[in-house]
Amino acid sequence: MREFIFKANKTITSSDINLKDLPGSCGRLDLLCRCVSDAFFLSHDIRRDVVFYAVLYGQPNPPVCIKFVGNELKKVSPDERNIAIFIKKALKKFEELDEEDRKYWNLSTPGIYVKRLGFRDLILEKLREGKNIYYLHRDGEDVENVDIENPVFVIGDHIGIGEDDEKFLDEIGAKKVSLSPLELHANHCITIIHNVLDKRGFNNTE
Ligand SMILES: C[S@@+](CC[C@H](N)C(=O)[O-])C[C@H]1O[C@@H](n2cnc3c(N)ncnc32)[C@H](O)[C@@H]1O
Repeated sequence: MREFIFKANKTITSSDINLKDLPGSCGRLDLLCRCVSDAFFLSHDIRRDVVFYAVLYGQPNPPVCIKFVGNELKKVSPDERNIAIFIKKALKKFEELDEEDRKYWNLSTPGIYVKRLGFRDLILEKLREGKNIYYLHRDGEDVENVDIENPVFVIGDHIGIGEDDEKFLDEIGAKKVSLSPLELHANHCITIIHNVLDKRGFNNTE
């Protein structure tokens, strides 16, 4: 499995999404959609061995976690607008739930689930599942020298993940991994990680 956690610091947490303004009023929802696209889509195929989590911290009702499961996704296509429509549906589903039901994963559309879950609690869940946490950061260890097993890759948005969550990752022993000496876009990091793992022959049984 290849798992990703994307922290979306400003992305809207209501279904009041203006599909004509993903970057502005929706709090960089364009970036989240590009990350989902790059996490799952191959040319004429989909990566079934990927799970992608987006933790949304924008207004009005943070945090909201949306989970995308590759081997269950249906009808999602790679373009940003299409993905934004599925995120809007997930947020609508979330709005319809009471706070008790929000504690559990709720299916929105095939392969897309929504839950009240913050960044740190999600990381702690992954540790309990026996996953290794790799924090993607320009100043980490060169990926070429890092063994990757049972991975969850943590990626920030245009703001990063913030000092407090960086400290938290440090404390829980996350491995800081660099993909380039340059500062990259989050979605490009996903593409590079896939490429590194593809070349290593990393497959969905690992
Ligand atoms: C646009 S960058 C964030 C820039 C932000 N100003 C900061 O200082 O963190 C988005 C995310 O991509 C990842 N990233 C960017 N460049 C990287 C690199 N060279 N190696 C590994 N990850 C990188 C990091 O997770 C980062 O939070």
